[in-house]
Formats: sequence, structure tokens, C-alpha cells
Amino acid sequence: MPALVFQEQEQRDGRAFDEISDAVDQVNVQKGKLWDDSSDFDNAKDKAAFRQYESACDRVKNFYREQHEKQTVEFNIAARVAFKNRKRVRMSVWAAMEMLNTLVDESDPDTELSQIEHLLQTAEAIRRDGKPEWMQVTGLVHDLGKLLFLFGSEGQWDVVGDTFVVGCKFSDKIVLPHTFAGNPDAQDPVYSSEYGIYSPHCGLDDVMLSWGHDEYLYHVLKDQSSLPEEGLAMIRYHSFYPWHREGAYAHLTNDKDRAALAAVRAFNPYDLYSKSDAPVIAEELRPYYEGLIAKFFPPEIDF
Ligand SMILES: O[C@H]1[C@H](O)[C@@H](O)[C@H](O)[C@@H](O)[C@H]1O
Ligand SMILES: [Fe+2]
Ligand SMILES: [Fe+2]
Repeated sequence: MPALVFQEQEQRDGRAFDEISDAVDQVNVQKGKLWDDSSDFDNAKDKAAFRQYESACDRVKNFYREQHEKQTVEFNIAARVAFKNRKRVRMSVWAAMEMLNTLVDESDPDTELSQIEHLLQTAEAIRRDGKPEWMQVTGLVHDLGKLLFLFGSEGQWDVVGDTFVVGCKFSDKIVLPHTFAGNPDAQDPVYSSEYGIYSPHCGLDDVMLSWGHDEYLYHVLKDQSSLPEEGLAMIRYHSFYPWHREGAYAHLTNDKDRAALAAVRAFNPYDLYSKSDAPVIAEELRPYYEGLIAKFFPPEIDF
């Protein structure tokens, strides 16, 4: 596509994103709102202190370099095949939360807390704001996909961190975008083109996001929970910051993705800004959350 046409396309897509935001509000109103999308964090002063990647420590920068170099189309296809053929591990949601506790997420510049604390802080922030039980429990489980790390991942680079689209040009809205220079797909004539292997507005269902904890947990829970579609969207796209925060990829999304965007944006402040909340005591909160878990999940899940 010539540069000028590109620019026009981008302007249209930028507008499209604003229109989507307005439409999202409308959808919420029409639905009688499963939740209200304001949050206690709306007025938080120090939001700008989060997600500072350019000034992050080497641990975080090295993580993203490795992830951005290794998440190729070829790898992503192989990861999905491996996922289908894997041996599954059966356990309760709470046991999964405890099992995950050994992981310290190398991609995260904002917390060094254990995963169980992050899950409980997220859920507690949602609860404090009076949001529905399904959303609280979504907060409680949203990062359980990081169990992948203990189930035969290649490292942390195929488990944690933000997600992005593979199979088309790497967006410059992804954090530390220069690190894609070492990804072989950046040199591939098809994979490095604006649309790559996709067609305009094909919809996120038909787009391959970099493999990690979001996609994994979505597939695990979609048939093993009674979470509403909005909860499943929160899980599936919560790391897709280039889309839900930066407005990238509007040329690939369609009408169906609007509701998902509304859900993910409503969820995001709880996931991100609760990282600086006061510490929680897991055992004290356990009875309340075991009660919620029992409402939305079977006693054991095949992970
Ligand atoms: O470092 C974080 C962390 O790995 C989160 O679980 C993920 O959802 C975020 O997108 C990422 O930036
Ligand atoms: Fe996450
Ligand atoms: Fe999280």
C-alpha cells in the first residue's frame, strides 16, 4: 500500500477507535449494564507511574527483547498444536492459585508480589467497588494461565507479558517496539505487511495473538466455568495493551470486538492499579473466595 493510502487508513482507524469507544458506552447502557464501568481508580493520581518500560530494570527489558524475538508465526502455530495435545493437570482453583505462587513475573515492572497476592488484590479492588460476583471471581483467576510456566513452556517469554498480533506488521504501539528487529518475521514480506495473513476487519477471533497466559486460560475456562462472555473476554485480552489501551489494530477488529473492548477496559484498572494496594492475607480471604469459586467453577478443573 502506498504511504499516503496508509496514512489515510490509519486516520480512519484512529477515528474508528473513538467511535468504538462511544459505541461501547452505548452497548453498556442498552444492556442495562452487567457492571458499571467507572472505577475507584479513576481519580488515582499516580497512574503515570505504572508501565514505564523505557526506564524499567534490565530484568524487564531483557524479558521483552527475548519475547519479541521469539514470538514468530511458526512458534505460535506449534504452541497451539502442543496445547491441544498436552497432558492435562486436574486441580481446584484454589490449589492452582497456590501452585502458581512460586512464579515471579519477569515482565512486570510494577510488582514483585507473589501471584496469589496479585490475584487477591485484583479481586478485592473489584469487590470494594461493588462490582458483580462474576467480575470479582474473574479478577481472582485472570492470571492463572501463568501455570503454563510450570506445564512445559519454553521460558517466561511464552507465558507472561503484554500480547500483540503475529502474522502481520508488529505494531509500534507495543512496548519496546525496537526489539522486534531480531524477530525473523519482521523480515518476512507477508508477515511484515500491514495486513499480513489477515483481511480487513476480520475480527479478533480470526487473529493470532502472541501465545501466553491469556489465550491458554481462556481456552481452559470457556468450557469449564459459568463466567459470562464479558468475563471470558477480560481473561482473553487483558494483556493486549496495544489494542485495549493504545488503540492499535483497529484495521483488524470488527463489531463483535466492541463488547469485548468495553469489558477489558472496565477490568484493566483493577488489574493494573491494585498492584500498589495494601497487602492482603490470603487465608483470611479464602472462605469468601472459596464461596465464589464454588458458584462459577466445578470442584476441579482440567488445566
Ligand atoms: O507484566 C504483565 C504481567 O505479565 C501481566 O500478567 C500481563 O497481563 C500484563 O499484560 C503484563 O504486562
Ligand atoms: Fe496477566
Ligand atoms: Fe494480572
